[in-house]
Amino acid sequence: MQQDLNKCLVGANEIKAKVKELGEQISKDYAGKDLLVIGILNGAVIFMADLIREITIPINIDFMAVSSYGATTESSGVVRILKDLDQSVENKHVLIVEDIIDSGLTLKYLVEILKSRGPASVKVCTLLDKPDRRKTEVHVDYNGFVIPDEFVVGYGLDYDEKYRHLQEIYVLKEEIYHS
Ligand SMILES: Nc1nc2c(ncn2[C@@H]2O[C@H](COP(=O)(O)O)[C@@H](O)[C@H]2O)c(=O)[nH]1
Ligand SMILES: [Mg+2]
Repeated sequence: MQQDLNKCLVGANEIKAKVKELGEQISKDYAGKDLLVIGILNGAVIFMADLIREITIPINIDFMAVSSYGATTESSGVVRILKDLDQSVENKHVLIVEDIIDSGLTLKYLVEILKSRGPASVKVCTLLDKPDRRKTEVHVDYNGFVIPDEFVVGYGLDYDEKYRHLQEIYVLKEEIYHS
Protein backbone atom coordinates (compact mmCIF):
# COMPACT_ATOMS: atom_id res chain seq x y z
CA MET A 1 0.00 0.00 0.00
CA GLN A 2 2.57 2.62 1.19
CA GLN A 3 4.82 1.64 -1.74
CA ASP A 4 2.08 2.79 -4.18
CA LEU A 5 2.11 6.32 -2.78
CA ASN A 6 4.29 9.32 -3.53
CA LYS A 7 4.37 12.31 -1.18
CA CYS A 8 1.63 13.19 1.31
CA LEU A 9 -0.05 16.30 -0.12
CA VAL A 10 -2.42 17.17 2.72
CA GLY A 11 -1.99 15.84 6.26
CA ALA A 12 -4.74 14.71 8.63
CA ASN A 13 -4.47 17.74 10.96
CA GLU A 14 -4.60 20.16 8.04
CA ILE A 15 -7.72 18.42 6.71
CA LYS A 16 -9.35 18.50 10.15
CA ALA A 17 -8.74 22.23 10.57
CA LYS A 18 -10.02 23.03 7.06
CA VAL A 19 -13.18 20.93 7.50
CA LYS A 20 -13.92 22.77 10.75
CA GLU A 21 -13.43 26.13 9.05
CA LEU A 22 -15.73 25.15 6.16
CA GLY A 23 -18.40 23.86 8.57
CA GLU A 24 -18.33 27.13 10.52
CA GLN A 25 -18.64 29.23 7.35
CA ILE A 26 -21.52 27.09 6.01
CA SER A 27 -23.32 27.34 9.38
CA LYS A 28 -23.09 31.15 9.27
CA ASP A 29 -24.12 31.45 5.61
CA TYR A 30 -27.18 29.20 5.91
CA ALA A 31 -28.43 30.23 9.37
CA GLY A 32 -32.26 30.24 9.36
CA LYS A 33 -32.44 28.50 5.96
CA ASP A 34 -33.71 25.06 4.96
CA LEU A 35 -30.40 23.39 3.94
CA LEU A 36 -30.11 20.05 2.16
CA VAL A 37 -26.52 18.78 2.00
CA ILE A 38 -25.97 16.34 -0.88
CA GLY A 39 -22.90 14.10 -0.78
CA ILE A 40 -21.60 12.68 -4.05
CA LEU A 41 -20.77 9.00 -3.57
CA ASN A 42 -18.40 7.37 -3.13
CA GLY A 43 -15.51 9.83 -3.05
CA ALA A 44 -17.11 12.49 -0.85
CA VAL A 45 -18.36 10.13 1.85
CA ILE A 46 -15.58 10.70 4.40
CA PHE A 47 -15.41 14.46 3.81
CA MET A 48 -19.22 14.67 4.03
CA ALA A 49 -19.31 12.70 7.31
CA ASP A 50 -16.73 14.99 8.90
CA LEU A 51 -18.15 18.21 7.41
CA ILE A 52 -21.74 17.75 8.57
CA ARG A 53 -20.51 17.20 12.13
CA GLU A 54 -18.91 20.68 11.98
CA ILE A 55 -22.19 22.27 10.82
CA THR A 56 -24.03 23.72 13.79
CA ILE A 57 -27.42 24.50 12.19
CA PRO A 58 -30.19 21.94 11.47
CA ILE A 59 -29.70 20.27 8.09
CA ASN A 60 -31.01 17.37 6.02
CA ILE A 61 -28.67 15.08 4.11
CA ASP A 62 -29.00 12.96 1.01
CA PHE A 63 -26.64 11.26 -1.47
CA MET A 64 -26.22 10.86 -5.20
CA ALA A 65 -23.88 8.50 -7.01
CA VAL A 66 -22.59 9.30 -10.48
CA SER A 67 -20.06 7.60 -12.69
CA SER A 68 -17.56 9.32 -14.94
CA TYR A 69 -14.25 7.55 -14.21
CA GLY A 70 -14.17 3.76 -13.54
CA ALA A 71 -10.69 2.25 -13.15
CA THR A 72 -8.92 5.14 -14.88
CA THR A 73 -7.55 8.56 -13.92
CA GLU A 74 -9.32 10.49 -16.73
CA SER A 75 -12.97 11.50 -16.77
CA SER A 76 -14.86 9.98 -19.69
CA GLY A 77 -16.89 13.19 -19.83
CA VAL A 78 -20.08 11.14 -19.89
CA VAL A 79 -21.79 11.39 -16.50
CA ARG A 80 -24.42 8.85 -15.52
CA ILE A 81 -26.60 8.88 -12.39
CA LEU A 82 -26.14 5.58 -10.58
CA LYS A 83 -28.17 6.61 -7.51
CA ASP A 84 -30.57 9.53 -7.39
CA LEU A 85 -31.73 11.52 -4.36
CA ASP A 86 -34.34 10.05 -2.02
CA GLN A 87 -35.98 13.45 -1.47
CA SER A 88 -37.15 16.45 -3.48
CA VAL A 89 -34.93 19.54 -3.69
CA GLU A 90 -37.88 21.83 -4.51
CA ASN A 91 -37.64 25.19 -2.64
CA LYS A 92 -34.65 23.92 -0.62
CA HIS A 93 -31.19 25.43 -0.41
CA VAL A 94 -28.93 22.72 -1.83
CA LEU A 95 -25.24 22.30 -1.04
CA ILE A 96 -23.41 19.76 -3.21
CA VAL A 97 -20.45 18.17 -1.40
CA GLU A 98 -17.73 16.82 -3.72
CA ASP A 99 -14.36 15.24 -2.98
CA ILE A 100 -12.49 16.88 -5.85
CA ILE A 101 -13.12 18.97 -8.96
CA ASP A 102 -10.93 18.08 -11.88
CA SER A 103 -12.28 18.65 -15.43
CA GLY A 104 -15.45 20.12 -13.88
CA LEU A 105 -17.65 17.95 -16.11
CA THR A 106 -19.24 15.98 -13.27
CA LEU A 107 -20.04 19.10 -11.28
CA LYS A 108 -21.44 20.99 -14.27
CA TYR A 109 -23.80 18.09 -14.95
CA LEU A 110 -24.87 17.85 -11.30
CA VAL A 111 -25.51 21.58 -10.92
CA GLU A 112 -27.57 21.65 -14.12
CA ILE A 113 -29.68 18.65 -13.19
CA LEU A 114 -30.34 19.89 -9.65
CA LYS A 115 -31.18 23.43 -10.82
CA SER A 116 -33.77 21.96 -13.20
CA ARG A 117 -35.62 20.52 -10.17
CA GLY A 118 -36.64 23.89 -8.66
CA PRO A 119 -34.40 24.37 -5.59
CA ALA A 120 -34.18 27.73 -3.76
CA SER A 121 -30.42 27.76 -4.50
CA VAL A 122 -27.55 25.45 -5.46
CA LYS A 123 -24.03 25.89 -4.09
CA VAL A 124 -20.92 23.71 -4.18
CA CYS A 125 -18.44 22.67 -1.50
CA THR A 126 -15.37 20.67 -2.51
CA LEU A 127 -12.47 19.42 -0.43
CA LEU A 128 -9.98 19.60 -3.31
CA ASP A 129 -9.76 21.58 -6.53
CA LYS A 130 -7.41 20.98 -9.48
CA PRO A 131 -8.04 24.14 -11.55
CA ASP A 132 -5.26 23.32 -14.07
CA ARG A 133 -7.35 20.40 -15.37
CA ARG A 134 -10.57 22.31 -16.02
CA LYS A 135 -12.40 21.57 -19.29
CA THR A 136 -15.50 23.59 -18.42
CA GLU A 137 -16.18 26.60 -16.21
CA VAL A 138 -17.74 25.79 -12.84
CA HIS A 139 -18.37 28.01 -9.82
CA VAL A 140 -17.14 26.70 -6.46
CA ASP A 141 -18.53 28.36 -3.33
CA TYR A 142 -16.53 26.56 -0.63
CA ASN A 143 -13.09 25.18 -1.48
CA GLY A 144 -10.82 23.27 0.89
CA PHE A 145 -7.48 23.01 -0.91
CA VAL A 146 -6.27 23.97 -4.39
CA ILE A 147 -3.87 21.24 -5.52
CA PRO A 148 -1.56 20.74 -8.51
CA ASP A 149 -2.32 18.49 -11.49
CA GLU A 150 -1.61 15.16 -9.79
CA PHE A 151 -3.79 12.09 -9.26
CA VAL A 152 -4.50 11.89 -5.54
CA VAL A 153 -5.94 9.23 -3.24
CA GLY A 154 -6.96 8.94 0.41
CA TYR A 155 -9.61 10.50 2.69
CA GLY A 156 -12.36 9.01 0.51
CA LEU A 157 -10.60 9.29 -2.85
CA ASP A 158 -9.78 6.04 -4.57
CA TYR A 159 -7.96 4.46 -7.46
CA ASP A 160 -9.81 1.33 -8.57
CA GLU A 161 -11.69 1.38 -5.21
CA LYS A 162 -8.47 1.28 -3.16
CA TYR A 163 -6.91 3.81 -0.72
CA ARG A 164 -10.20 5.47 0.40
CA HIS A 165 -9.53 4.67 4.07
CA LEU A 166 -6.25 6.63 4.30
CA GLN A 167 -6.40 9.56 6.73
CA GLU A 168 -4.23 11.84 4.58
CA ILE A 169 -4.25 12.76 0.90
CA TYR A 170 -1.40 11.29 -1.15
CA VAL A 171 -0.17 11.55 -4.73
CA LEU A 172 -0.48 8.10 -6.33
CA LYS A 173 2.67 6.83 -8.08
CA GLU A 174 2.25 7.01 -11.85
CA GLU A 175 3.46 3.42 -12.27
CA ILE A 176 0.31 2.22 -10.45
CA TYR A 177 -2.09 3.60 -13.04
CA HIS A 178 0.25 3.29 -16.06
CA SER A 179 1.02 -0.38 -15.48
N1 LIG B 1 -9.11 9.57 -6.65
C1 LIG B 1 -9.23 10.63 -7.43
N2 LIG B 1 -10.40 10.91 -8.04
C2 LIG B 1 -10.44 11.98 -8.84
C3 LIG B 1 -9.32 12.81 -9.06
N3 LIG B 1 -9.68 13.80 -9.90
C4 LIG B 1 -10.98 13.58 -10.18
N4 LIG B 1 -11.45 12.49 -9.55
C5 LIG B 1 -12.82 11.92 -9.57
O1 LIG B 1 -13.59 12.50 -10.60
C6 LIG B 1 -14.64 13.30 -10.10
C7 LIG B 1 -14.72 14.65 -10.76
O2 LIG B 1 -14.06 14.69 -11.95
P1 LIG B 1 -14.32 15.78 -13.03
O3 LIG B 1 -13.22 15.55 -14.03
O4 LIG B 1 -15.67 15.50 -13.64
O5 LIG B 1 -14.22 17.15 -12.40
C8 LIG B 1 -14.33 13.51 -8.65
O6 LIG B 1 -15.52 13.65 -7.92
C9 LIG B 1 -13.58 12.25 -8.32
O7 LIG B 1 -14.48 11.24 -7.97
C10 LIG B 1 -8.11 12.49 -8.39
O8 LIG B 1 -7.04 13.17 -8.49
N5 LIG B 1 -8.11 11.41 -7.59
MG1 LIG C 1 -16.43 12.49 -6.76
